[in-house]
Amino acid sequence: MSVDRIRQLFAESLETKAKAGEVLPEVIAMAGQVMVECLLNGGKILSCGNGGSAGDAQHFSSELLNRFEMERPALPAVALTTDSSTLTSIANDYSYNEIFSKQVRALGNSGDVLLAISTSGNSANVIQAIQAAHDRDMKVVAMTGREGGEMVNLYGPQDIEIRVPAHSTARIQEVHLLVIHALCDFIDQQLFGGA
Ligand SMILES: O=C(CO)[C@@H](O)[C@H](O)[C@H](O)[C@H](O)COP(=O)(O)O
Ligand SMILES: [Zn+2]
Repeated sequence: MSVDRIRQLFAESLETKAKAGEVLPEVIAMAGQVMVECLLNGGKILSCGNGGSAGDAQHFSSELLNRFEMERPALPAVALTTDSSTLTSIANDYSYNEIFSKQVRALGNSGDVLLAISTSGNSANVIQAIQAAHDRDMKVVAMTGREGGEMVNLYGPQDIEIRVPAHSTARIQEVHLLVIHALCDFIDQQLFGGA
């Protein structure tokens, strides 16, 4: 890979973040408020996604359970992407499409929030997780990209979609990580008055 190509990747990532920074702050604040209200009411946040988005799901949950940038109590969050025995047995006995939804049905309660991450908006296991979350009277915060995919057809009136204005999975994910940190900062500011 040439140095020029690497410079081009940085330029594209910068451009994507600039475009997202023009259109996403308001919807990120709305999503943050949904999460804050969930946590204030004793709820928890479940997170899921595939591949790089599984990493994002775990990144988010770890920063709630441990901490983001300030000293504060642990906050309840669970990434549904980590328990290989659960994931492999559900995929093996039922379907890969059910690896998240079966966990949502077991762990999710009314008032909890599902953070559903899919750059295409078309991953079947994330779609089924959203449906399971609605069955459990949970709200959904979705992080997507492109045109939002099939997930666009699932959202209820209380759900929030944070859609990155890009088509490259990698560029979308680079903004998703910034969104995750913005959500963590919003939660800390609202619940603990910031640093
Ligand atoms: O991280 C990357 C690409 O940058 C890949 O691992 C990517 O996450 C995988 O192809 C996922 O299966 C894509 O799923 P989704 O984002 O469309 O739901
Ligand atoms: Zn990636």
